Amino acid sequence: MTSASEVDPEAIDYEHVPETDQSFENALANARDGRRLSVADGIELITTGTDREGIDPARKEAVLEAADRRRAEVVGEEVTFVANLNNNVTTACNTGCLFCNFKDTAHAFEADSGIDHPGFTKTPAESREIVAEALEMGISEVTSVSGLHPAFALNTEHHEILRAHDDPAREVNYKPPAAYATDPGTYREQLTAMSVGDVHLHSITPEEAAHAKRGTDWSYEDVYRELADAGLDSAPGTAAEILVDEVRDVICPGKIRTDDWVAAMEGAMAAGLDTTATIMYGHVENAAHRVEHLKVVRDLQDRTGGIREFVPLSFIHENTPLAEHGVVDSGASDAEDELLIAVSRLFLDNIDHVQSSWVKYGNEKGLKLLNCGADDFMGTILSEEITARAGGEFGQFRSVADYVEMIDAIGRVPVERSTDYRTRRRIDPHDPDAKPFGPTIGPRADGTPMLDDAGNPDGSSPAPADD
Ligand SMILES: C[S@@+](CC[C@H](N)C(=O)[O-])C[C@H]1O[C@@H](n2cnc3c(N)ncnc32)[C@H](O)[C@@H]1O
Ligand SMILES: Nc1c(NC[C@H](O)[C@H](O)[C@H](O)CO)[nH]c(=O)[nH]c1=O
Ligand SMILES: N[C@@H](Cc1ccc(O)cc1)C(=O)O
Ligand code: SF4
Repeated sequence: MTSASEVDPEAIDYEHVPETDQSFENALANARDGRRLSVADGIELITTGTDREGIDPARKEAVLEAADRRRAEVVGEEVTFVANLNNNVTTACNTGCLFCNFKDTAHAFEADSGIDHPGFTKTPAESREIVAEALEMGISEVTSVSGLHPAFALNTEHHEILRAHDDPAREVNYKPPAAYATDPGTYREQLTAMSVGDVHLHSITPEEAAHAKRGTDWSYEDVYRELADAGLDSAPGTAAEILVDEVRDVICPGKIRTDDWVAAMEGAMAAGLDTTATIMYGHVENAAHRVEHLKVVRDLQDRTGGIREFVPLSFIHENTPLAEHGVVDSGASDAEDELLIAVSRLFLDNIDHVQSSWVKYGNEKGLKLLNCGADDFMGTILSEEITARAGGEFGQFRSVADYVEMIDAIGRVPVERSTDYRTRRRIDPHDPDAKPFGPTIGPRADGTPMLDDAGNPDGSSPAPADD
């Protein structure tokens, strides 16, 4: 497998390059008039014109303004967020993506490895306890994404199929749970465990679905149906990275290819699940790749209609193999982030919601992006590991009160939403009866704040001692 030390950024020779026979002015007129954008239009807008070097500030403002106006037409002035928990099950993963510092080599997790490592694996019982506790705090959603642990199988039948291979470790990346210090259980068991009460369970990325069917002839739809039966409600469209294979060949040669990612998403939607779609940008890809990616997502949505939000993930570079080996020395610039959000809004004319992720951008830029085409501000999450391990520094949670204050400060309307956006609660920041602000949509949510001022679960601090 390629390691980052073998990637020479100077030697990457891409077939897709940001050259077009379109003009910036024509592309902008198409965007303003609401015509469906071509890839050439998208490239002109995201580069502020291929006729000149660098980003032109006046042209950039014109693109951001067109996107902000489109956002207002499509979804109005509401800014949504979800009261959710991230519960990632394991960091054990051998896939070796060069942008990822979440994973730890799975070998270190073996019972007799003797290797000290910073990773974790939770049992289904542990996952259940964590979700149950957060449910009491008022969450309505659990998001769970994990490393591709070699002992993970869909269910007991899958374990038998994997075990029957001559050399399971080499052929199908499988080792039995008994080899590991902690047994993650099956995907079915983990989802059953996390599906507490009526919480919305958002889990199993296309890459995880591929892992949950490895070594079998099952379809993605079969896998997602089985998991829906265990309690899965919707699937996160991460693992998308850049949906152009020449970029995947560089940053994630061990991952499924673009057509397989699309097939997994179609399988999830055929099984009746909603999905989201993501892009992870700001590493070795160029502007043409970003727009080609948007085209893959728009085509998929034309066929399915099941993608409810688009989530741009700006690459956090610091502690990743790509940065450690000098392949990249930064992520995207502020202007690139703004244009990515704006062109996503304009290009994806069939997806209503574009997320601004405070995990990636922080509060200040995150709020700015809500004026560049985005309308959703992510979730409370309560725990964050992927970005933090890569060097991100924007923390582990936002409270409902944080959301109300921030969204009000930019003159928009704070709205707590369910994962599928079908349930919404508008919050009046100036209504004294609405204070203190807590979630109300989750099955156990009664408006009590989830966190106290110190960021601890509200009610968890010990009562002051009597004197
Ligand atoms: C860490 S993986 C976990 C789930 C599963 N292993 C997978 O790959 O689908 C989830 C997503 O996190 C994102 N991610 C990982 N490292 C990142 C980084 N350094 N900066 C931004 N996003 C990152 C990628 O888009 C990736 O698909
Ligand atoms: N739930 C969302 C997250 N969660 C944080 C992730 O676990 C992760 O840290 C990272 O975003 C992976 O790249 N992040 C979002 O950006 N949006 C969400 O809706
Ligand atoms: N929550 C978003 C995006 C996301 C989820 C998990 C992650 O680890 C990263 C991003 C989704 O539904 O897809
Ligand atoms: S992005 Fe996912 S598959 Fe790739 S190394 Fe990280 S955890 Fe593993």
